[in-house]
Amino acid sequence: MMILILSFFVIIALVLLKYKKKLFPTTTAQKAITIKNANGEWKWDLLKKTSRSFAIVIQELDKEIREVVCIFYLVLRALDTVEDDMETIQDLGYKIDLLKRFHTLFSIQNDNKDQEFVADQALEKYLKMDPITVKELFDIQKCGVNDHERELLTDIKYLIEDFNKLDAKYQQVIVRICAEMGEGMAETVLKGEVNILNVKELDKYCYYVAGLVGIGLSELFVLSGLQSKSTLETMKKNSIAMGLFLQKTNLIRDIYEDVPDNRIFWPSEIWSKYADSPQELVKLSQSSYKLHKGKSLACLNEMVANALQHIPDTLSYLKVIENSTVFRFCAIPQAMAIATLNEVTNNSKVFKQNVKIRRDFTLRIFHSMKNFEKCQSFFEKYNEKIIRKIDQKNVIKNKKQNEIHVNSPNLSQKKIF
Ligand SMILES: CC(C)=CCC/C(C)=C/CC/C(C)=C/COP(=O)(O)OP(=O)(O)O
Repeated sequence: MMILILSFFVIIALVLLKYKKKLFPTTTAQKAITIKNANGEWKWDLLKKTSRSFAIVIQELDKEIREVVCIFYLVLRALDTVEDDMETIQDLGYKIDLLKRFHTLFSIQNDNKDQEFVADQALEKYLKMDPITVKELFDIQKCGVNDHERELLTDIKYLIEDFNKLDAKYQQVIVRICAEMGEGMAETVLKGEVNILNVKELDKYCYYVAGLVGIGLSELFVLSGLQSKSTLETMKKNSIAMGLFLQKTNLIRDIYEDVPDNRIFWPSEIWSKYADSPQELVKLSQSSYKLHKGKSLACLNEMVANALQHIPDTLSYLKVIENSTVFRFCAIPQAMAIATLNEVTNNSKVFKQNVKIRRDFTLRIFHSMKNFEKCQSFFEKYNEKIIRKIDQKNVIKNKKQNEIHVNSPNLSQKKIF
């Protein structure tokens, strides 16, 4: 009799386990989650909302890697939002901790755990040191990030869910790069206000926030089988230049908003040749005195020349890409960067507004980046244009009225074209 009763309970338990989801349907809140992220649509929506430069090229990628790269982009974008937020997270110690532990939101899955449950747990663990939740944290109106970036953080649960569905080989790369980047960002935050001293420090910062992205992407391309394994080491080496070129272009272009925010990415090693402070540099750029304006322009041109140094390695990277969708994904942002550099060179507007390339020009770039040869001749053309502009202005007077020679980038050292 006892055995019969026991068997009855065991059978009931097994049936309950099997039909758990049907018998106990999801709560309204859980249903809302499922609807909002039906078929993983949320990430594509967020990608379009948060990225001007990468949304199209990611969607155009081969289907083997499209989702992976989209999730990789959003994970790093979310981390970047934690770093960028100047007002909500004012406690430096808390911010450093959040940056360093951000990768723990994404853990490598080797089993079939309930995705929602895992996402919930990860979030709880991530926030354990403070009672306020990410939602409360980023719902505060006066937050230093825009609405879409805030949405990315408040709804990060969907990203965790989608990340959990990825193949473990991809998850490992994403988590490792995210962890390294978080450490690097924490190091910058640790120093308080961003204040880059020299070019070496600038390169180090750019390595953390962009060079690492290139390394991770190269690994993903190889893991997906779209790129041969034999090229991995060269790809990884040159991918750092790819990231640095993009990042430096952005930092040059964004001087108008970074200086008022006290985020000084232009190294003092460079600006101190032309002004006593970055703020003075901005003032000089608005001056009607040719000599004063000239100093700010010479400084800007020196920053551009510094970025151009990465072109040889960038082209070496692009040359060995084997898949056409990967090629376009990599080449289009680089082509947009050199076109932006051409726009900003010797242009004093950079110090007061966002200098962008025109929409029709962006479209032309999208259509023309079909293969390496086309990309190479585009780079050749714009590299020459920029050098010509810099060369015309390469002798200026510094603040002590001595002559300063702004060196044109010595591109002949390495044969690029
Ligand atoms: C190998 C390889 C492909 C290397 C490149 C690595 C890479 C994509 C680095 C990201 C650098 C960067 C400046 C991103 C933000 O650009 P943004 O502000 O212009 O973009 P957004 O419009 O998405 O904000």
